[in-house]
Amino acid sequence: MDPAFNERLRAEHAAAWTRAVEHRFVRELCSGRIADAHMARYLVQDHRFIDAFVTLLGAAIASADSFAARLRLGRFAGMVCSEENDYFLRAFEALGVDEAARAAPPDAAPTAGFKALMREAAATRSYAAALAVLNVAEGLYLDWAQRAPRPLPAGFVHAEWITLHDNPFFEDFVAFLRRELDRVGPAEEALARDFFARAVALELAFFDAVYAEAG
Ligand SMILES: Cc1ncc(C[n+]2csc(CCO)c2C)c(N)n1
Repeated sequence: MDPAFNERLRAEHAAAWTRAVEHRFVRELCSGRIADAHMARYLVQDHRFIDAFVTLLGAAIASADSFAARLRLGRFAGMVCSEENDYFLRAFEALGVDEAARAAPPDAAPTAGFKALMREAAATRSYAAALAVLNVAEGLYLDWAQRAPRPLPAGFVHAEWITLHDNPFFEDFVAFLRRELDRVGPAEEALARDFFARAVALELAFFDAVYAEAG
């Protein structure tokens, strides 16, 4: 157990982490001023991220070393597969993104990179590797969502994407992920650090891709 393990990894990547949580995408989303085309492009790619993410959660459930952790991860997977997936479907409808428009764009490079990283972490069968990626994917989202100025934007497409990542259940879950990584990470420090670093770089690239010309 090293209560500073997660903090140390975060400090090592503070520059990219901060650029991500203060990204143009976050600012435009939180002000409700993001162009529909940009929001749609983000959500189409992110829905594919969620698919791979659920695979990674499954690996974390399989590799966790306690029943308590498995229950917690399982409850979270239930939320992602129900409420969160429903949000995507409602948002696609509101933005006029039909099945064809969802299927047409190829994976942007960071989407492909994330899918590969999550598959790789799952394939290690290491709980620490899965936790390293989860700590970035969840911790970074909690961080920007908690900074969102109030009142939130009026439209549900914007407001709900913020509240999904800033609510008591999610905050608790991120605290749990931190404790778990502090507990099992130090024994596999190099592995955890490598996955953590690549996940932070991909989060930043994922936001950048929303505004890339070809993306
Ligand atoms: C690129 C990218 N990175 C992280 C998340 C965050 N995330 C993925 S699933 C999930 C569960 C609860 O919402 C959360 C927070 C995302 N959506 N897209």
